[in-house]
Amino acid sequence: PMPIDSNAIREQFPILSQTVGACPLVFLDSAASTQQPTAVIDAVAGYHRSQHANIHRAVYQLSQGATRDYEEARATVARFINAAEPAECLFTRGTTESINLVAAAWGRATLQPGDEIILSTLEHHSNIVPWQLAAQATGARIKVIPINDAGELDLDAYRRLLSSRTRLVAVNHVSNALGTINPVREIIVEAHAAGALTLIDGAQWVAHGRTDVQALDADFYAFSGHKLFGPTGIGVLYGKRHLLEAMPPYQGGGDMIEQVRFEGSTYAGLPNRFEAGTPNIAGAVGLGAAIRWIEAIGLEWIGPYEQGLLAHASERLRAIPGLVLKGTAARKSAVLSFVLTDPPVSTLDVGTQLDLRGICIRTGHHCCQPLMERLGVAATARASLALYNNRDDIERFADALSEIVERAQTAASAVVEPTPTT
Ligand SMILES: Cc1ncc(COP(=O)(O)O)c(CN[C@@H](CS)C(=O)O)c1O
Repeated sequence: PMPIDSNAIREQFPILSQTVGACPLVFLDSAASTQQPTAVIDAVAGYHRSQHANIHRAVYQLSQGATRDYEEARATVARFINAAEPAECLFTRGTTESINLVAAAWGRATLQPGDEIILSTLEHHSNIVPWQLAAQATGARIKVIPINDAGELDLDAYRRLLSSRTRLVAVNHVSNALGTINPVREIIVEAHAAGALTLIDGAQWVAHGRTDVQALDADFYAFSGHKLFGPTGIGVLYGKRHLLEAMPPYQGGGDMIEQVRFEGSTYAGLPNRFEAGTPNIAGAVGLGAAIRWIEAIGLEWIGPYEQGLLAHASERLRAIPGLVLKGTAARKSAVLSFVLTDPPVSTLDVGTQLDLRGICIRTGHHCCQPLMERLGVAATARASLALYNNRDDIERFADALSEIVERAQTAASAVVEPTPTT
């Protein structure tokens, strides 16, 4: 693999060459969803064009071929995250469904009153609400790891939260709102020492650094295809075989059974037990193509390239008066969350003004309302970078922000103080 040639890469993303009005598109919202390269678009189109049939069910060659495509995608996923075997990689709709599957199938079958689940303040709602639902259904309790003002987990507090009642520790690998990269290996080791299992929400990591679930010794690991340059509607739940085999089915239906009788049914083994109904075959094919595309570039180059862009963007934004960066962890992915405070400009206005210049960022709570509350803000503006961004994107973004601030300062100074009435 070679260092990132972002121009050669950008040419593989047709969507990036469009203009918004007269402005070239500057896409800085990859944490919400990444764009897809032609390799993925063509793989999915090719599947629809000449390979589609339902899988696992027919003897005819077209169906056998589609089944092979689907299972080859699973094997590609297993290799990408270094799972012990493809059957430990379940296809889901995305990170949200992956986490809900564990909360429903493992959580509701295992958790007892008084058991404890440890989450963190950084979590996305999809790694909070499923656990609240499981806790309500079982009498388990949720504990929360606090963060410092930089947006880093307080590991001493985490160690104090661990106890013999801890059944699961569920945290994200990277914060989508702040970019904080969490020490998940250390978190897992300490959870196991306390006798707890671990689920890692890897949605914001898998496209930015190597994932090795066996080296991490994660019990469950979840991610989405559409944050990995793949299609929406396809994601992965990795789980250790012995844990998945001990879990009851998540959904009932075709393919997840061995034998169905009205007197009772028996269920299929892994992975089919957790893949009821016709799956998103094209999505899996697209995810497999996305992983092969990333591997051809070399994940080991992507992180350093993005870190270079992050350093330049951070330097530019820090020079903008009144801009306050939120999330200043020592280890961060290429995410810049900020607010404009002096003069105040709402994040909605920032997003709207940037859109008028063709620049796409996300504004709001980023499905992390507890984190926003902890930070003392209702929302942030967030720019998130990927390997198809370049320095020109950063310059355009920072110049536009400076312009927005200058205009707000002019407007603020133009406000006429009411003359005091005598
Ligand atoms: C850490 C983390 N965990 C779970 C999810 C949910 O992924 P789904 O593919 O929607 O199921 C996301 C998706 N975060 C998007 C949409 S809110 C963002 O703009 O940050 C995430 O970042």
